[in-house]
Amino acid sequence: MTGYYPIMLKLERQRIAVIGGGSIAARKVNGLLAGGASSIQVIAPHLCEELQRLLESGRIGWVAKQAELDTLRDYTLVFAATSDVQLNARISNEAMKYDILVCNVSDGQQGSFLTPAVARHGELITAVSSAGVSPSLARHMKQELESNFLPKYEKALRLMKQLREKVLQSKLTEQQRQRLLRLAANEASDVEEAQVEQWAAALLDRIVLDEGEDTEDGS
Ligand SMILES: C[C@@]1(CC(=O)O)c2cc3[nH]c(cc4nc(cc5[nH]c(cc(n2)[C@H]1CCC(=O)O)[C@@](C)(CC(=O)O)[C@@H]5CCC(=O)O)C(CC(=O)O)=C4CCC(=O)O)c(CCC(=O)O)c3CC(=O)O
Ligand SMILES: NC(=O)C1=CN([C@@H]2O[C@H](COP(=O)(O)OP(=O)(O)OC[C@H]3O[C@@H](n4cnc5c(N)ncnc54)[C@H](O)[C@@H]3O)[C@@H](O)[C@H]2O)C=CC1
Repeated sequence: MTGYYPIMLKLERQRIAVIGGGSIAARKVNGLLAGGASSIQVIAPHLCEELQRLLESGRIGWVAKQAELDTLRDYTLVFAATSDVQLNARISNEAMKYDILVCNVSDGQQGSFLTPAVARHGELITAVSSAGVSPSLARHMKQELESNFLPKYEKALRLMKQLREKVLQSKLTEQQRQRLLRLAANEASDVEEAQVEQWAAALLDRIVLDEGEDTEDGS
C-alpha cells in the first residue's frame, strides 16, 4: 500500500492548473478557492456552468484548449481532471517527471497526492482521507465532523488562541507552557468565553501547585 503524508499547503504562491472543465474539476477548483488559491488556470475546451460562473466572476482563468503536456512546467500544482483516463495518466507521468505535484482524479495511485475531504469552521480545518479506498466514506466522515464536532471545537480554538498568546508572553518555562496548554486543550470546549481570564488564572495556579507537590514528593 502507498504511504501518504498530510501537509497544510499555502496556496497563494502556487501556480495551479486544473485540466478538464467538468463537475470534478469544478469541485477541485472550489476546494482550492476555499484554500486561498489566487492563480488557477482551467485548461479545457469547454467549461461546465459552475466553472463558467467562476470565470465570469474573475476567480479563475481559462485556457480554452485541449490539454498540452509541454505547458505543464508553467505550473507548480496540477489536477488531471479530464474524462479521458489515459490522458490523465499521461499528464500525471509528465508532471511527476518534473517534480510537479499532481493529482490524478481517475486513479489516485498514479499521481503524487490525493485530495482529502475537507471541513472548515472558522480557523479550524479538518481533512479526512481514506487514502483512496473509499472517497464516499471520507465525505461522510467530513459531514459528520461538520455537524457534530467542528462547532464545539471552533469555540475551543478561539479560547486556546487567546490563552496561548497570554502564555507565550508569560515567564513560564517551556515545559510549564506545554503542560498548561495541554491541560487547557482538555478543558477548552467546556469553558465559557466570558470566563477566559479566570480560567487562565486557575490553570496557572494549578500548574504551579502541581509543581510544588512534585517537589515535595521529591519527584
Ligand atoms: C483518490 C482520489 C483522487 C482525488 O481526486 O484526489 C479520488 C478518486 C476517485 N474518486 C472516485 C469517486 C468518488 N469520489 C467522490 C468524492 C470525493 N472524492 C474525493 C477524493 C478522492 N477521490 C481522492 C481520494 C481521497 C481519499 O480517499 O481520501 C473527495 C474526498 C475530495 C474532493 O474531490 O474534493 C470527494 C468528497 C469531498 C466532499 O464531498 O467534500 C465520490 C462521492 C460523491 O461524489 O458523492 C465518488 C463516488 C463514490 C465512490 O467511489 O466512493 C473515483 C471513481 C470514479 C469512477 O467511478 O470513475 C476515483 C478514482 C479512483 O478510485 O482512483
Ligand atoms: N476524484 C474524484 O473525486 C472523482 C473522479 N472521477 C473521475 O473524474 C473524471 C471526470 O469526471 P467529470 O468531471 O464528472 O466528467 P465530465 O464529463 O463532466 O468532464 C470532463 C471534462 O474533461 C474535459 N476534457 C476531455 N478531454 C480533454 C482534453 N483532451 N483536454 C482537456 N480537457 C478535456 C471535457 O472538456 C470536460 O470538461 C471521470 O472520468 C472519473 O474518472 C469521477 C468521480 C469522482
